[in-house]
Amino acid sequence: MRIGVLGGGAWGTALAQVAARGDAPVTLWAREDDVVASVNDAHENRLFLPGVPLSPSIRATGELADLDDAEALLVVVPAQFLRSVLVAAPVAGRPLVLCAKGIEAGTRKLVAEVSRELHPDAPVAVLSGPTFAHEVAKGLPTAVTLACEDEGLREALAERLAGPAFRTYGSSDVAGAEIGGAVKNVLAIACGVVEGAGLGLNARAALIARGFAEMTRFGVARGGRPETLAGLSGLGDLVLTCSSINSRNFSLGVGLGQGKAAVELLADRRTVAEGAATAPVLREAAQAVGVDMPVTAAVCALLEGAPVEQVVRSLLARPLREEAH
Ligand SMILES: NC(=O)C1=CN([C@@H]2O[C@H](COP(=O)(O)OP(=O)(O)OC[C@H]3O[C@@H](n4cnc5c(N)ncnc54)[C@H](O)[C@@H]3O)[C@@H](O)[C@H]2O)C=CC1
Ligand SMILES: O=C(CO)COP(=O)(O)O
Repeated sequence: MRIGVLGGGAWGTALAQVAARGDAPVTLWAREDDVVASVNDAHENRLFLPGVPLSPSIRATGELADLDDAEALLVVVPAQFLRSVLVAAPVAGRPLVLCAKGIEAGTRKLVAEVSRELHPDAPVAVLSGPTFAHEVAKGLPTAVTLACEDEGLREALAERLAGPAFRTYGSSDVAGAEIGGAVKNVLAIACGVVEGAGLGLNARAALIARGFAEMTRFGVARGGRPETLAGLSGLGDLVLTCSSINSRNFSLGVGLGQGKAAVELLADRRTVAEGAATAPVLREAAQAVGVDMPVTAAVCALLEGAPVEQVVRSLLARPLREEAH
């Protein structure tokens, strides 16, 4: 199956590398001319994934039309730009493997919902899990959830993308797989705040567990299955990003925890911290389905400029409740 990749950031580049195993030809569409030149000339993405040698069978392009011969497209543009890129891309009923982790502002749509709206004839899959791009691109062991309702396509994609150090676990739960990835980015910001403000490891463990509870409540309300949320794309990714400064979302949280302003931290940032855009949309989406998400609300307050001490105090002062709720 010939693979095309939409999006030449760190993750799109790492996935192009996965798909190019055995020198399989892969076309990588990137928005930046510098990325196209550096991938084609130096076999490296110096802008977004510096220092990792890439397979020469990856050909980068700035022309969406060059993806026309792909049999499946990996869609790896950040969630807030997904719509504009998918409108312009030559999809023509080809399977779309959605790899961004976020919820669209304004519409509150999950990435698969945006994709189905724009291209109702293109089958949808979601690839998600604990996957720092630089580790995947270097061939370090990684496992992901590959969710697709069509069993035949799911197996074909899982086989095509799997490799000796890249395990793909199939699932039919598309909504569950994408919700885990979108929500964990917001929770990773919260864990970064705990680190930046020096609140300790007990607080971080509590946030991971209570954050997972709210991820599950929201995920189930939006049609996901609890076992998917407890798997690689939910809990697995939550644990990864809540425990490493390599996470852009976690590192944004560290800055907030140190008392820096979100606008300052987000200005001049070339790389994406999806959780900052997702947090307010997630708060609205949770309200719309009547789900309580206190950690998400706290992250929104911090992004809006509320002082850390005040946000932590109000989080801890909420009425006591049963853990199972
Ligand atoms: N980097 C990672 O380790 C992983 C990232 N992801 C997800 O993959 C998605 C892409 O992230 P990365 O590749 O890390 O991005 P990145 O931070 O490496 O690069 C930024 C990307 O945003 C694109 N971009 C910026 N402005 C744009 C615009 N106006 N229109 C279209 N594209 C624009 C850039 O072209 C570039 O591809 C995100 O949803 C992220 O959550 C998922 C798993 C791992
Ligand atoms: O999604 C990721 C790892 O699975 C990457 O996390 P960050 O976007 O926070 O760096």
